[in-house]
Amino acid sequence: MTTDVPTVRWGIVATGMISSWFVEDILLPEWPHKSANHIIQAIGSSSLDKCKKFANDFVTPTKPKVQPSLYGSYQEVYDDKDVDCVYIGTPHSFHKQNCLDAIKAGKNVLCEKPFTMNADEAEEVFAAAKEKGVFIMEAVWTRFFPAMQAVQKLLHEDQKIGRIIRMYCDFGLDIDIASLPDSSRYKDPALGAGSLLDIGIYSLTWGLVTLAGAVGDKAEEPEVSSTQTLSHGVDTSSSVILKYPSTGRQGICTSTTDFNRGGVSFARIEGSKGHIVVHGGTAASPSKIEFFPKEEGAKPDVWEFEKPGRGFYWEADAVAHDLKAGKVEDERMPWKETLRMMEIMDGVRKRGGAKFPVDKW
Ligand SMILES: NC(=O)C1=CN([C@@H]2O[C@H](COP(=O)(O)OP(=O)(O)OC[C@H]3O[C@@H](n4cnc5c(N)ncnc54)[C@H](OP(=O)(O)O)[C@@H]3O)[C@@H](O)[C@H]2O)C=CC1
Ligand SMILES: O=C1OC[C@@H](O)[C@H](O)[C@H]1O
Repeated sequence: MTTDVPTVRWGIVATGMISSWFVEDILLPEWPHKSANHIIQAIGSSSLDKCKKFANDFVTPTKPKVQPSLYGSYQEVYDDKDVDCVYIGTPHSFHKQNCLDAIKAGKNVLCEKPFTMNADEAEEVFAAAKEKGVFIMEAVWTRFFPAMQAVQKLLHEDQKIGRIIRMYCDFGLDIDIASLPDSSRYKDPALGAGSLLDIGIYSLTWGLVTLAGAVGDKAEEPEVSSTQTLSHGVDTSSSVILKYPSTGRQGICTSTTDFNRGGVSFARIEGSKGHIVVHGGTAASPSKIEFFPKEEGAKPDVWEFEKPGRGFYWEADAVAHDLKAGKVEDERMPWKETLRMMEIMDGVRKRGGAKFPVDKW
């Protein structure tokens, strides 16, 4: 890598699971197509002790040139003049306020998915970012995987499967919610618990990118129908049907916290000339693509994609390039795409569905 690549000095907000995954990844020395440098400049937590432990566990072992500033609050991260971009890794229901606070301090922001609890909150955050002129993006890391880019190219540029007809995608996790403390973000509706916002968002992401062929303002709005299964006010399964009026393309995007098929194919996209199957540990992290031509006996084309760690560095690299270019939104994950997703999920949650007997957990 040449020396004129961009460098981002990150301020990490919250020290939970996702923050550790993000930090571990962006501190790796190398990854395929690495195009930026990343420094953990500051870490903020509800507790200074948690913050120190996080730094000891995930930053110190990498022997960084810069030692991060450690704070027992999030506000100190927002106020740190050496931080270029704040990464927000709190539960969903805090995203709106965390984003607004970071923006108020003039900070660029990468905020975990789902961006907010609903589209109204997302609008509020984007309006604040627009007024302040700062960059902000929902951290839908899957959109930045080389395998995702390859699927988009095969479908929409190379037209490998011909006329796109339909797709399905599933994300299943087997979570024993009953055994979790009431304060868990998988259990507490106030923290945004539910399969749709947590993992259904990935299935829907595949639906949008494979069926629409464009993102943001350039993408057509799908018609949406859906149902959910709820227990204790938390959706444990969600099924969403997308239909694109101008082409008749259809997608079925499902998610559940009740069943996990394991690391198998999670998506199939069918067309007039064949179909594509996408594989990965989950629908969040695609690692292999197969193209099956329609002709009987024809051999499939197979593409495999390497990644050290988990794959969070590609979204981080994209942010680095956006900041260097002075952009306020990313072209692969523009604000309109987040709003479209939030509006679709608002509709699904409003429609709801069947209730489990309350004694399910
Ligand atoms: N992109 C991806 O693959 C993934 C994304 N996510 C997203 O990241 C977000 C956080 O998820 P995850 O890391 O699993 O969550 P965790 O519960 O592991 O961590 C959340 C952290 O947020 C802070 N926090 C502040 N207030 C609260 C509160 N009332 N209850 C709990 N935590 C609080 C805490 O950090 P502290 O005490 O240090 O302030 C806590 O450690 C979610 O929005 C989720 O959707 C999650 C997993 C994977
Ligand atoms: O985004 C996510 O991907 C991985 C899952 O384990 C997690 O629940 C979810 O938040």
